[in-house]
Amino acid sequence: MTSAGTLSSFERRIAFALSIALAIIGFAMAAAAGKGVMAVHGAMALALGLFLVFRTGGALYDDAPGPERHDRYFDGPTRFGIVMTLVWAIVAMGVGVWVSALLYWPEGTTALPWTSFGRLRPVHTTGIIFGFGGNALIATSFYVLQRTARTRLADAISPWFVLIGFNLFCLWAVSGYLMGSTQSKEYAEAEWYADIWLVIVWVVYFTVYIRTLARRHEPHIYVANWYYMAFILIVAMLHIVNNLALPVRWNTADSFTIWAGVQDAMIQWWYGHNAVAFFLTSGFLGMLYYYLPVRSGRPIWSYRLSILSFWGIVFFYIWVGSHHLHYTALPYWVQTLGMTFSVMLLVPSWASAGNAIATLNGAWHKVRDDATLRFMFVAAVFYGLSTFEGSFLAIRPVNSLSHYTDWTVGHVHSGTLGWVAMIIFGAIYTMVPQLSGREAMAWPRAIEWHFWLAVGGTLVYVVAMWNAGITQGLMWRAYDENGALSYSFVQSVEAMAPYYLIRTIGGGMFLTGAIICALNCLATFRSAPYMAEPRDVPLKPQPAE
Ligand code: HEM
Ligand code: HEM
Ligand SMILES: [Cu+2]
Repeated sequence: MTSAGTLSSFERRIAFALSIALAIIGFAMAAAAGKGVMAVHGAMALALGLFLVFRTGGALYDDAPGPERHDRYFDGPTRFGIVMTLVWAIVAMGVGVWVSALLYWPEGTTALPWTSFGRLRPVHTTGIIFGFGGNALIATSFYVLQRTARTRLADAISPWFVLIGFNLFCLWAVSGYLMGSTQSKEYAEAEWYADIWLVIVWVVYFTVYIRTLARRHEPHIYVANWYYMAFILIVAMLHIVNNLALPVRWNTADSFTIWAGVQDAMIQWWYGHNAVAFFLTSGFLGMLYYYLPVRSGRPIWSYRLSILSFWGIVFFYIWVGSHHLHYTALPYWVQTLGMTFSVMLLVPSWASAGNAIATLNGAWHKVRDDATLRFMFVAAVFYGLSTFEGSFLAIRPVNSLSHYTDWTVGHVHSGTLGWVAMIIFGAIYTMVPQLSGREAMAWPRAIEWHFWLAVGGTLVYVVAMWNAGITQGLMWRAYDENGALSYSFVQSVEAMAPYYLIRTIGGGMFLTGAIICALNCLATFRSAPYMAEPRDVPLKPQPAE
């Protein structure tokens, strides 16, 4: 992936030294732990470190000076990030389809502990949010940053460090769950040393972003960068506070969180909800605000509104975590606060969705003809729908019906399939031909297929879960004339069977589309002319109106 030609001799030495350091850290972890999860993770880091030592070591004594390509964007890390996005998409969606099938067909669970639903479910959630979503965010952020700042990334090592380090974190996390280790915090199940590692990776990410911005040749900081920076900065804050923990011993994976009781619950959902806000929304809005105007060839409908909704989203989102804890020991006023801010949040959310859709005004013929642009259009529509649904679910009496039911799961996937995954695919189909020096993807017809499989799969999934959730909610609160519950819990579980089957079919369609996308990208990258120069559509930031 990395060609030594793009690194200066100083950078090659740094890369080599970092690879050795990783191998040593891995060895030390494995040796100190001796056995168990941490030893396996140490061995993984050691293997990766040694692999990188050989990759970077070969280039050390390569006398030919690397071409000084300062006239060109540095896209190697972005290409690698796109490949990792697609790899994680297939693995984590594959596991999603499998755990969905297990809910319909629990007999499919074998006696091997790692095949159980409880271990595989976080492999799906972590693999898909961080592996698929995270790689897409990092890869696109480097791409967008360079083009909107009209400058090259500040150095050549940091972006590689960020991507490789981040993928090591994801690998540590999911392999840990398979071995039965977890911190028991949703979306933050990884062990303490993996959390510390992620902090290091994230600090490097933030610094390379800021250093590159500081070198920009464009006076204005385009709005997409604001959204990406909010993502980087606030995720760091959330991650550190939620994961504060004391290891039981320095050489095992076990730890205790420092928070206790209801404070722990509040910190967890302050984190959990803002993982939705700043991991699954803010960065993806950055993506939307760059790729949608570029692809449609139209400036953002209202640049001013995009900035206003930025501040609205950042300010309102941070308060709403308590809507995950309605009717709990959390003080009533804190629940009410979360509910109120959730409803207010609809305003900036719809401002963003509406701004994106209004941008397409005058380009509807392109939306009709270009499946790539259609991905982005559908993403904006689902962003609007899922935020409307979210604000509605946050209202306490509504939540009394929806909480614990599959309605939540339906809401989650209308956001993640309809919004997050669609905008990622739109961005990928825009970038991959450009990065390959081609006019278009290798198989343009396949994009059309992917589009319909993705839209169809999302609708099937989400409608099945709405039905499932509302059925569950109503069955649990049905009483007979004597005031006794009309249904036992098991009856409500049995009633779910058809919906779980339908959801599995919808998920299968979505996964098939993702596999088609990966093959299409592979074919496009492969058919690229040797040392392709990226074809760039320069994006001029549009001043307000
Ligand atoms: C092939 C497509 C997918 C399938 C079949 C699928 C399936 C599932 C299943 C079966 C669950 C567990 C539900 C339960 O415990 O009752 C789940 C949970 C979850 N999935 Fe997916 N998923 C897919 C795609 C995605 C994507 C693309 C994302 C994010 C970008 C995502 C994020 C999540 C999250 C956050 C949860 C946890 C929801 C909660 O706790 O309420 N999924 N998924
Ligand atoms: C205005 C915006 C939004 C609001 C106010 C909101 C609100 C809510 C509410 C009230 C719940 C249910 C909590 C419960 O009963 O346990 C929820 C769950 C969830 N939402 Fe949203 N939502 C919004 C947007 C989104 C978007 C765009 C996504 C995905 C991209 C998303 C992903 C999730 C996830 C993953 C959960 C499940 C958390 C869990 O229990 O594991 N939300 N949201
Ligand atoms: Cu929430």
